[in-house]
Amino acid sequence: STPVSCPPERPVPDASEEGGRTVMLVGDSGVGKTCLLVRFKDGAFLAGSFISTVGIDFRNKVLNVDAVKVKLQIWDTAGQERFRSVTHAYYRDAHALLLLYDVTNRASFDNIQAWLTEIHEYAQQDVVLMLLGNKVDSTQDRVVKREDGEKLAKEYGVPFMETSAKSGLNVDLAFTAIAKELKHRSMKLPNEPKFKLHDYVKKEVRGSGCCRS
Ligand SMILES: Nc1nc2c(ncn2[C@@H]2O[C@H](COP(=O)(O)OP(=O)(O)OP(=O)(O)O)[C@@H](O)[C@H]2O)c(=O)[nH]1
Ligand SMILES: [Mg+2]
Repeated sequence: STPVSCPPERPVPDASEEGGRTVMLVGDSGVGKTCLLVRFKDGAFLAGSFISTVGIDFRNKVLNVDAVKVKLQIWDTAGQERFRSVTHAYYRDAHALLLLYDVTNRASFDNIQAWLTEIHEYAQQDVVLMLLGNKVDSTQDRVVKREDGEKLAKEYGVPFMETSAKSGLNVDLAFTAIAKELKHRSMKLPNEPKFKLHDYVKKEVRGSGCCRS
């Protein structure tokens, strides 16, 4: 019998050639959106005085997700109210949104409800959404408990983790989880197991206690 030759390995499409995936950072002014992006992009913490973002800024980063290059175009929005109309225009182009609050600032957590309403109004229905409680390194100043964040995230069915742009805790994980989800959505390979974003985050997330910042 003639040997059955297996089909030639199909070259895995490179997601970055499709102009990449757009990820937007949103949340109150001062919660740490810019610092989180700088930590992710440059591995550094922007110490020193707080320079509030004006309008919107963006950075590109190519991630290697399971041997596939995923290009993320990350939009860093200004949290200040006065720029809100500027950022509204960008929501519909976002494939994923990272919604941040500051665990040392109760108001930024209480405003998450309003941010979710805005996201519902302006973003795509199937946008990937993740809730992040930032500045978890500031243990003394913490006013929002982790359970509060987990409860709210569960209510809205979104993955949640606490991060620190200062120590780097869970920063790479947040962006990697989003990149994995976006890659799976854009490249449904037939024999690829379904990627479950919630399970992945639950499995990989690090508690603030485990690694000293
Ligand atoms: N301790 C600690 N401080 C942080 C962290 N992330 C940000 N900060 C500080 O919080 C302040 C605000 O950070 P930004 O990243 O500029 O805040 P933002 O969300 O971009 O603010 P807008 O651009 O106005 O929307 C800065 O002074 C940072 O030093 C963190 O993870 N831990
Ligand atoms: Mg900023």
